Amino acid sequence: MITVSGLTKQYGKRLAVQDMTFYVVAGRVTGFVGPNGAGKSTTMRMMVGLTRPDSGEVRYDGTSYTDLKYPARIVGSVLDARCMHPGRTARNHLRAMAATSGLPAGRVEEVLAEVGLETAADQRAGGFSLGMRQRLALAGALLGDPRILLLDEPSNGLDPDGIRWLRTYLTDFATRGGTVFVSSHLIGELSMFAQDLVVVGGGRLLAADSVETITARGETVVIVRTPQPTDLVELLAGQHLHAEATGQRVVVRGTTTTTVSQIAFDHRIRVVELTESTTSLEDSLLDLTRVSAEFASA
Ligand SMILES: Nc1ncnc2c1ncn2[C@@H]1O[C@H](COP(=O)(O)OP(=O)(O)OP(=O)(O)O)[C@@H](O)[C@H]1O
Repeated sequence: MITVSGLTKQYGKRLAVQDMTFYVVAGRVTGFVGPNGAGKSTTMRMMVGLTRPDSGEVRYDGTSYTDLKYPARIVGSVLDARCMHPGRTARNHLRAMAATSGLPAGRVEEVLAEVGLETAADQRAGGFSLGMRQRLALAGALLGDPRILLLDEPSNGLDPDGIRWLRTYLTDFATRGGTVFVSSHLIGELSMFAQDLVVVGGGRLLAADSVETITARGETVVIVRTPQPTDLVELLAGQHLHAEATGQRVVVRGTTTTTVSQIAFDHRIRVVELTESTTSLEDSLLDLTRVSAEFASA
C-alpha cells in the first residue's frame, strides 16, 4: 500500500500541492485525476523522490521511498516518457537503465516482449513515435519487476489500440496483486478501467474513493418534454421543487418521475416525454473540480 500524508509543495507564491493525503491499495487500479495544473505531476514526482516536498511524506508498505534498499524493484515509474537518449536503440536504452539500477541485463529482453517492442528493439528511440516511447518508458519501469507502478499520463500519444493494450496490461498487473497509480486529465478514459479514484483540483485533494461511490454522488434529475414549460415550472415551484426550462425541456431536481407525472396530470399539463437521468461519473468529477476552480479564483 502507498500512503501519502500531508504532502505540500510551494513554488514561489504558487502552492502547487497542499496537504495532500490519500492511500493507494494493492490489487486495484487507482486513477489520479484532475484538470491541467491540478498538482498531479508534482505529487507523483514527490512520491518517487524527484521533487522534495516542503512537508509531508510518502510510504510504501511503511517505508519511505528514500529508505527503500532497491527502489526499482519495488516501484516502477514513468513520469516523462520523453526522457530518453534519442541516439540509443530501445534495447541499449534498457540495458543502460538496468546497469544503472543494478538490475540483471536478462530482464531487458523480457520487458521488450512484455510491452510489444521486440521488433523495434534495434531502432533508435529518437525515431520513435510518442506512443512507442510510452511503451519503452513502461518497459524501463518494469525492469526491476516491481509490484507498484506509478504512471503519469501514460496514454498520451498512444493510438486507440495502444490505449486498449495499456488498459488491459495495467488491469492484469493489478489482478496479479500489483498496485497501479495512474494519472490522467481525461476522466472518461480513467473510469474505463480504474476501480478507485483520487481526484485533485487546485493542488488540493477533492475526493478519494471507489469509482462506484464517486458515481453514486451523481444526482438524479427528471426530464420532461412539454408544450407548457412555463406552467409546469410554476406549478413545481408551488410544490417546492426546483425546475428549469429550456425551450420545451424542463429539468426537475430532487424528485421522481412518479411525482412529476402526478403533478402534471392533476393540472392538465400535457407531457410528451418523461425520463429520469443520473449524472455520469464525468459530470460528478467535473462538478468537484469546478468547485475547486471557483475556490482557486476566489
Ligand atoms: N518546477 C516548477 N516550478 C514552478 N512551478 C511549478 C513547477 N512544477 C509545477 N509548477 C506549478 O505547480 C502547479 C501544479 O503543476 P503540475 O504539473 O503538478 O499539475 P498537473 O496536475 O500535473 O498538470 P498537467 O497535467 O498540466 O501537468 C502548476 O501551477 C504549475 O505551473
